[in-house]
Amino acid sequence: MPALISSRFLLFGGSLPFQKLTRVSRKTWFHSSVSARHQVDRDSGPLTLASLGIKSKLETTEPRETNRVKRLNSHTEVPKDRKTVRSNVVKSAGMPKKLEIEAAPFAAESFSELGLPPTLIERLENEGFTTPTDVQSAAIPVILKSQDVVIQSYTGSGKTLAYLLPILAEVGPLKKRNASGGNGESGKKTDVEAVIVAPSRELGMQIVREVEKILGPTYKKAVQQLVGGANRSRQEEALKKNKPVIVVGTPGRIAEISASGKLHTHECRYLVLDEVDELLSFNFREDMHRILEHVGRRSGADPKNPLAKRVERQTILVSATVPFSVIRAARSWGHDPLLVQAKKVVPLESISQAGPISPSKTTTSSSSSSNLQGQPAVESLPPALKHFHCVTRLQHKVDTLRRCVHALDAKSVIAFMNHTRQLKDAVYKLEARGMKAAELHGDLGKLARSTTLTKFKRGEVRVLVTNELSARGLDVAECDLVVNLDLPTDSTHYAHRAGRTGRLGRPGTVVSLCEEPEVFVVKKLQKQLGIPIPACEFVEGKLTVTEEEKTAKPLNS
Ligand SMILES: Nc1ncnc2c1ncn2[C@@H]1O[C@H](COP(=O)(O)OP(=O)(O)OP(=O)(O)O)[C@@H](O)[C@H]1O
Repeated sequence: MPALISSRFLLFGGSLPFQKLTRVSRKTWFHSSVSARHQVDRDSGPLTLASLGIKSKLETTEPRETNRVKRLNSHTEVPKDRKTVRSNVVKSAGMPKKLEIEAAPFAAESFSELGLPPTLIERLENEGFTTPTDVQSAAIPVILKSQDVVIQSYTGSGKTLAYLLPILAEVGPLKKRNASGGNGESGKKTDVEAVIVAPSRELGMQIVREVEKILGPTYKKAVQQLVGGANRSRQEEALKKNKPVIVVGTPGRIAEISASGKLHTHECRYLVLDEVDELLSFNFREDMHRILEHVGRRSGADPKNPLAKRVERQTILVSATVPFSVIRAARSWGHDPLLVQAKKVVPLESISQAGPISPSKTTTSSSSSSNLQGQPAVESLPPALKHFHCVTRLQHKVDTLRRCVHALDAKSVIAFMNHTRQLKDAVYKLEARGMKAAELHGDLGKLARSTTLTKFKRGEVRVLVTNELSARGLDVAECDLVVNLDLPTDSTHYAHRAGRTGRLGRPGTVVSLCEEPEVFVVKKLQKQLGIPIPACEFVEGKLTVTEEEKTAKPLNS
């Protein structure tokens, strides 16, 4: 019924101010715990009033005031001098054709414009973060208004802080209501308040370091890592002793500790799935199911259904590549979720399967690749990246890589291969030619993995030879060249691999090495991604473009 009213009310939709859009009237979302199914098919449901921030006169019954609704109502207003943007709700009798209600969020010039508390801004300044990126400008105010979101923007555009900052504004020692500098613990509280899930240990640890950086040395125990491969009892002890407000971990370890009763998440306010399209893959299915069933779900007081549980958490899904499976999941798990990109915020209901946010056209059953029928997704890749391919014989690939590194005078290189067992051989060949190299893959122990990564970040290793493990999220600012020794399996994998270079507007080059019969794959990637990937050669220590390509010019010439 409310949905019906909502769609009818779209008739009265006009230009909405941004604040209206985000002042959401929420309803508690009930699910049966008996069915153990959190999936509610709302794909075809119309846009609701709540998602537009319009309070319907026809909504006579007040929604039950859950804690989350209270929070929504008690939110600090965004400063009045903040620039507002116009919204366009197309007047229509049914579902509007275009529901782009937020055409262009402003690019803020400072974090203080975004409604973050002064203590947090001070910490950001101490760490050298002064200007928000576009995606941060768009996401922070929306998340601060308790909106469920999917954040999509290209690799290296600052998505991590885009979700961390609004969370830190609300929970932990730097939060708004605790701006005097207390430790932010209520005393009684045992539940964590934010759970952040990442698909690899490396990414999990990287996020932990980012949170610690913002919290500063005094408060760094407010975050706890729960990644696999590390000592579990030590993690459990730390949970008990430090009572962290934020935990960051891999699905398996979080689910394991949660199942053992040592991680209390029912009161949790935020659930973040970083690299969500990867987390939706079959491998993580059971663990993700447990996480989604427990984080922020409390036994409800619905007299008609005593076993029902309320979902009170705010769900934040993040990736550079957002296939339609993610859109579907977000609609199921969240309440009127919004898609937040660097330059626009739109209701997810407005995204159709022919939308422009995914790079791949694959239709396999893997959720990470069951994508939208695709328009090119240049938004997944940093705009300044240069892409080339070089045809070479299989046995000459490593030598071509070496010549490529010299030709571009690259200082920090990530070389991707598809099979773990081939990494060692490539490292051996590079080292034999005097190029410092190391392998990184999931079969190595946690210590070996972190030692290698540290050496690479310090510049002690020039070429990191790795597999898909390092394709997602890895943030090494200095990485100036990515080489595909083997072609990636699809454009999604290409985008994440390529995104290891050219982070945050830095220059970067991606070179894919392939054999003659594989050139058609490059052409396909080029088409799907909407970028030129011209052929090149390495002649006399220089990269020379050999294919006529107006947009690409020879480098180093
Ligand atoms: N506002 C900012 N000012 C300066 N540096 C920033 C800012 N925001 C983020 N960064 C830095 O930019 C780098 C890239 O950010 P981040 O890893 O969050 O990108 P991402 O969009 O999540 O990339 P990916 O999709 O590859 O995971 C990090 O080193 C981060 O510390």
